[in-house]
Amino acid sequence: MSDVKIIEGAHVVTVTGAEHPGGHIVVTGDRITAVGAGPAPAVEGAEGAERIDGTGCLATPGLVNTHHHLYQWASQGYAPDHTLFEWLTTLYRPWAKMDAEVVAGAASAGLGWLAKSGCTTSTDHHYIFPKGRGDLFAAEIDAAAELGVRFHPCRGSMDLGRSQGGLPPDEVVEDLDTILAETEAAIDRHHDASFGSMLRIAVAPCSPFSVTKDLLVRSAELARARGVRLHTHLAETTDEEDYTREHFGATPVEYMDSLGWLGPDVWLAHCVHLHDSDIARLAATGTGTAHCPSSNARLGSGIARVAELLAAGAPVGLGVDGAASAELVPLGGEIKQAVYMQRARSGPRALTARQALEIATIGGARCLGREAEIGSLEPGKLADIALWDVGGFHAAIDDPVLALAAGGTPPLRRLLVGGRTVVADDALATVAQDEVARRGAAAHRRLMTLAEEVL
Ligand SMILES: Nc1nc2[nH]c(O)nc2c(=O)[nH]1
Repeated sequence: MSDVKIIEGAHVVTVTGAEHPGGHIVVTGDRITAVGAGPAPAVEGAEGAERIDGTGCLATPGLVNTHHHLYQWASQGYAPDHTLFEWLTTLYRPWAKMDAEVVAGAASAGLGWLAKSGCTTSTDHHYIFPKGRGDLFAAEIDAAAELGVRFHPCRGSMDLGRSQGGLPPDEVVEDLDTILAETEAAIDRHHDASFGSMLRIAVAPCSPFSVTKDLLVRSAELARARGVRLHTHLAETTDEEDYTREHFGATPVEYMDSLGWLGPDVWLAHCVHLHDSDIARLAATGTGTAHCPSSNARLGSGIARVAELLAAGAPVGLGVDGAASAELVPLGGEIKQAVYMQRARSGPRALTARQALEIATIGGARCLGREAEIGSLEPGKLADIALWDVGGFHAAIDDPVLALAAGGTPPLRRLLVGGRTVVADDALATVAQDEVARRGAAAHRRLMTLAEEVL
């Protein structure tokens, strides 16, 4: 049987190069082997190839989600009118009751939801590990493998409880030695650095107000010794900046800079409250930002200075953040949210539809250190491709990129991850969609039952 797929007739947006209205993409195995204008050329293996009609479709690279907390699928709708600190202090205790079954169901639903909105690669930041409740990290890794999306789970951590001046209650934090040992074990067990990897681990202490200086320094040493990336939350709210100024006499970015935490191997979630000097440092060091516009709006955190970060040359990717701070947000929809929020802050030329698509694709790939593999449609890259059906209601917009970026998330005719079909005709193809949704609802009910006495 041929392992060739040929997409023809779509408006192909390569992102890093030309756009081809009525163009083609040829996929052989897990790689893109040809991209261009008009019908596909004669290729080896074309006989018996699967031919995918792209008429009325927009073909883009698969979207990259650079920040998430999958377990939060199980706690959506809580603390709905709260600041980040109020929201966290409401939810830390119920989250401390989760077990591997909750994480498995939440991850299955959360990743399925992401795939249905064009996501082919996702990170996750999991930072609460209640003792004796199963292997939570493995549970989400299994969910991603079952669905067939590329996964970058970040082994998160918190070691600064309230009694030591942190925000989280003492019962949800771990001790430093356990964190480092478990993080290293996760790298040993799961990390695959090879080209085309489906699974890479990152080291991810949670945030300046929930981890010690020691943990930040030791985490950076561990990550660099093992050649994996570093991730954390940073500069999300003015409350956080008040905290770092009071405790460390520095802005969040200055604080992390002083600990060796800026660099091309680091990406930071949110970065809403940046000073000009912070932006210059992020750009100079090649530090990435995971921009999560809906979550920042839901929590009233503010609007990130994305246009300025891009102008300075800093890597910026897109993220949905956890579903508890941005309920049921589709990654494709965050493209529109990013455009609209930049424009609400800085006028109609602040961010174009194509710039937002770049953030969602090659920008995310840069944040994850994978720009040689994913994020654009080029021969030799992995065949992670979203084929958006912009021929229905969206067809009233002439520019298909604008239809995606301004018209709301169109249905997916196809989503390929490494050449494998993960979504077909707007439904999950590798797992039963109804079952995945059912698992997500069951995870929610289970967490609420486990957490009854603290909610
Ligand atoms: N949006 C979020 N910000 C956070 N900061 C922190 O320490 N935890 C979180 C989180 O879960 N979501």
